[in-house]
Amino acid sequence: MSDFHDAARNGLSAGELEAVLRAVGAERYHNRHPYHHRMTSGDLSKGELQAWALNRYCYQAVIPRKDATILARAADPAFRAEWRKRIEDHDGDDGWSGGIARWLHLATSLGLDAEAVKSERLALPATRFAVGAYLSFCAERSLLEAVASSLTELFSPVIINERVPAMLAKYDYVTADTLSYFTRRPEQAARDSDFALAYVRKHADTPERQQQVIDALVFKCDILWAMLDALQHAYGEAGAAIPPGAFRPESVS
Ligand SMILES: O=C(O)c1cc(C(=O)O)c2c(n1)C(=O)C(=O)c1cc(C(=O)O)[nH]c1-2
Repeated sequence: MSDFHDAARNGLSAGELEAVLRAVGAERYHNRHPYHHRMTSGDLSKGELQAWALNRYCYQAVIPRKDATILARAADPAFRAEWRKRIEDHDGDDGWSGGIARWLHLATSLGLDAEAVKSERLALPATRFAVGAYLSFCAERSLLEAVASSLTELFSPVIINERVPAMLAKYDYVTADTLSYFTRRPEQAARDSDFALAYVRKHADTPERQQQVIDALVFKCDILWAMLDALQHAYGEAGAAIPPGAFRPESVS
């Protein structure tokens, strides 16, 4: 395992910086997490899949808010014109015809109640803290760091390609319709991460800024990792560590 905390010490070319960012993803993206491996090997109970969908809804729901935060901080109209597509992808034309609605469909297809999912009241405490930390990071750090924190999307086509075929093969109640959220994501993620990566390559032009973008990507991998850690801890041992007030599979399905 590499330690990325001083990877930019001597300054990097744009190509070297990109290589470090890709190495961060190769080591720390959430497709390395045991909960993901349990999901793709067919080992999760239906309750654990429901808990994943319900908690991950909180992440989906915050994405357009963090992107609006980034938009508000960007002075360049061309940057804003590109970045606002992300909000349109998630909210659609009327709030409920984009990615958030498709994620809700995934959750209800697994047997969850739409209002319970939308209310977020059954989410794990750690999910709330992780999602809140992502929003705060994008509001408080530099625009460059906020853009860099989105670069986990460079790797999301990989996890989607692992997840979707395995879920269809291993869980008889999961259908292509259940997972329709993922149909458009690889193309959207490629467009978004190409833009963000070009921005980072151009604007991370000192060793200090290069280290900031590496740290931002490590932080974002930690957010995604912490969300799966929380699911594993709460639901992994037959639900023995479900926090008070959080989703209990038998009570909502
Ligand atoms: O399925 C996944 O594992 C996954 C991961 C990520 C990611 O890497 O942050 C995103 C998404 N999906 C996703 O659907 C999505 O809309 C998204 C937006 C962002 C972001 O940081 O702006 N990440 C992700």
